[in-house]
Amino acid sequence: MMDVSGVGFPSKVPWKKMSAEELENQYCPSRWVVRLGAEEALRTYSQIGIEATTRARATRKSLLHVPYGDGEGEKVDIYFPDESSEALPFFLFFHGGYWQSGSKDESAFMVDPLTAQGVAVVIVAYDIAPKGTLDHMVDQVTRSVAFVQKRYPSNKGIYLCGHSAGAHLAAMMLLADWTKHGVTPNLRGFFLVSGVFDLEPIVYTSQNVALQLTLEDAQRNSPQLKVAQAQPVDPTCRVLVVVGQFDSPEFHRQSWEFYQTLCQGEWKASFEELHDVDHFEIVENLIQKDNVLTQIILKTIFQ
Ligand SMILES: Nc1ccccc1C(=O)C[C@H](N)C(=O)O
Repeated sequence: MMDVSGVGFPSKVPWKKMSAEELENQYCPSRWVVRLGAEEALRTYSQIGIEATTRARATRKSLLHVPYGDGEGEKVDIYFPDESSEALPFFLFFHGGYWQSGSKDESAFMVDPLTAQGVAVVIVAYDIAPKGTLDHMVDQVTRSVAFVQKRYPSNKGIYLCGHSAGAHLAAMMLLADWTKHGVTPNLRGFFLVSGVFDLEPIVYTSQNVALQLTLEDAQRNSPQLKVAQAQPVDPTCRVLVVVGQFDSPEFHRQSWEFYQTLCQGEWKASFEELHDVDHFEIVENLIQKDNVLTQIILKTIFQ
């Protein structure tokens, strides 16, 4: 990963020196799973997500398939703690799957441990590719956040969490212009889990067959290129960038460079590499209350 053509400094854009095959590999998270084969890792992830969702719907008070817009795919599931107050912290989750797979109906991982501690959890659906373009998904996610603020104006903070492609969508909310949505959401924290923040390399991988991103689309939708100039609405809002030990070197670089860029701006950022987890376990483990990331989330919300 070192740029040996120069004077030995690591290259700023190591992926540009990679073969097509290596780039493809770096951006295929399931190939970096050590505990299971790639296909089994994807299957397990989806199975745990479906089980957690079935359990959440059976055991928690919920509002399912609530529209946040007119589009067929513009729905959220809201899961509540036992207390009947609406003055709760709200935790919104944007699922991953390279903007072309996954759904809210298999992504309610963290509902049980968070609602048990008094946090309302909102699992957000958006139109994945090829139905949705990236610009459209960003707009949908923006409207889902505005919707929660409008519906629950007495909330005790809105926390955005995204995984993988969902972390990208959450990070784009650092740049959102809320004026055209008629509301400024009470954003108190971001949890960006194993995300992609510079989309340019994606253009050169097989992920782009469904996405059809041009270089301009990728740049316009890269928070890495824009976040240093953006102003936090609330300078005390926390931004946590998290990556798994077994995520690929490119995923590590994406998270680390995004964190560093946040620090150059006025963001209250922190960075964590979570020990002994891969791209999928990092979220699967959110079903447990004593998991490290669950505890970090709860501490951030209740500090
Ligand atoms: N299903 C996912 C859910 C969440 C995050 C990534 C994926 C992926 O499938 C990524 C890629 N297709 C992979 O094989 O690693």
